[in-house]
Amino acid sequence: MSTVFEPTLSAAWARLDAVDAEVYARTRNHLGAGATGLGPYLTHGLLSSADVLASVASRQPLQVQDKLVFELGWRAYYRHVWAHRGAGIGVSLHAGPLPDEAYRRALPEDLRQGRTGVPVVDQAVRALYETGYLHNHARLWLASHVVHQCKVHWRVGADWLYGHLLDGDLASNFMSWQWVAGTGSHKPYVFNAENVARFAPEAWHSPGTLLDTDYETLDRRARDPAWRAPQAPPGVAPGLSEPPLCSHPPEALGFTAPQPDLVAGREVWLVHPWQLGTLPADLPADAVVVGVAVADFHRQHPWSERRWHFVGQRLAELAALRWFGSAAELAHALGGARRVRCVADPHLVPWLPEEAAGVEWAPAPSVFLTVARRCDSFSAWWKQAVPARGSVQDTLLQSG
Ligand SMILES: Cc1cc2nc3c(=O)[nH]c(=O)nc-3n(C[C@H](O)[C@H](O)[C@H](O)COP(=O)(O)OP(=O)(O)OC[C@H]3O[C@@H](n4cnc5c(N)ncnc54)[C@H](O)[C@@H]3O)c2cc1C
Repeated sequence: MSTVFEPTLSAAWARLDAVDAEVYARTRNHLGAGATGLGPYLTHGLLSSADVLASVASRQPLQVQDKLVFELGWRAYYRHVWAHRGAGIGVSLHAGPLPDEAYRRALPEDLRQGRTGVPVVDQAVRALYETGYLHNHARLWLASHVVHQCKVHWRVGADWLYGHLLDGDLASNFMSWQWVAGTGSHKPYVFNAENVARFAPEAWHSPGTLLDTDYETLDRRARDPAWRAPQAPPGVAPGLSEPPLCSHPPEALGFTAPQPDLVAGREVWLVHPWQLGTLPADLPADAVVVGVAVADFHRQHPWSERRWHFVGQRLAELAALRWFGSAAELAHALGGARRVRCVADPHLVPWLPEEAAGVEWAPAPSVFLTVARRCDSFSAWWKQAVPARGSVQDTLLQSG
């Protein structure tokens, strides 16, 4: 799978055309094999889950219990939890193996620079910085190492990973870290060198390191507040330079401050970083399309330049006007428009509430049924979100 992600619809669809659900189910856990690489396109709305399922189902039989459907279900489930818990997903859902205070609030420098001497960790950090993409298994290993071996709080790791990923999604990211940490699951997720050797290429193998041990030892370490992976001393191995995380878009992307005059009395269609698909077919000819990014959000959740470029390039294709401003500035500018419409996304909605900005939110497309009551387990949610067993065409794509 290529780890170069072009921010175009044609690149998104080319990747989707290559997905084989049967191969995916067999090889998904292996690095360099079955993963689809659709993450950046799904996160930024160039593709929807419905696009993925409809495309795959048009080429091969696809059942609701197939692995690919299930994984898209996890994405939707985490968003369900976010919808119910709001900012609560950013703090530990329940106690983990150790109290929150037992964990450090900064990543060790050797890890940040990919020079721990543990190949699986250093390779993961390198891949993250060089591509903005990590395979799910690599994310699990890296997160587990950060939390249980380095004793760094999961939220610190989550914020760092989120910033560097092209597909950083607050729900999937925070909830996955909590699952690894044991604050959103019943036990800490640990892994050993043997597991890496099974699923990763040779350069990642880590024999003779602190991971070359049995699961009982790893679990004991995760529960021991005194255990910390020894840090590599500075200067021993050359380190990677971490790409900077930016709370505002690079100048070259052409964002300006919000300009109320340009939308006063007009109908506006907002596009934003999480909805970079096509514009609605029924958009009135005189509607103004405005791309927006909210400064308040990015102060809390900065992005790598790579991600800004991924988003900014596609946004420029969709909208001649692109605004970067505080939620208050955006609300003020949009307040003078005749009508403002937009597709909803939980990364954006809290910053531009309807009463302040007058935005009419259209629901984002979903193939899973909306589950009104909060489910604290994926299986409870799945039972309600998936209407029936059978082929995807007869169930999810009918009812979505
Ligand atoms: C610590 C950690 C952090 C993560 N952070 C994010 C994140 O910020 N954004 C994000 O989208 N996913 C995140 N994931 C979930 C998962 O790793 C990625 O969705 C997946 O690796 C993206 O690559 P892909 O498209 O090649 O995946 P594929 O395996 O090809 O899966 C196809 C799609 O299914 C969905 N999916 C697959 N696995 C999961 C999963 N475990 N949880 C939720 N959705 C899934 C994604 O939308 C993905 O694009 C994280 C997982 C871990 C362990």
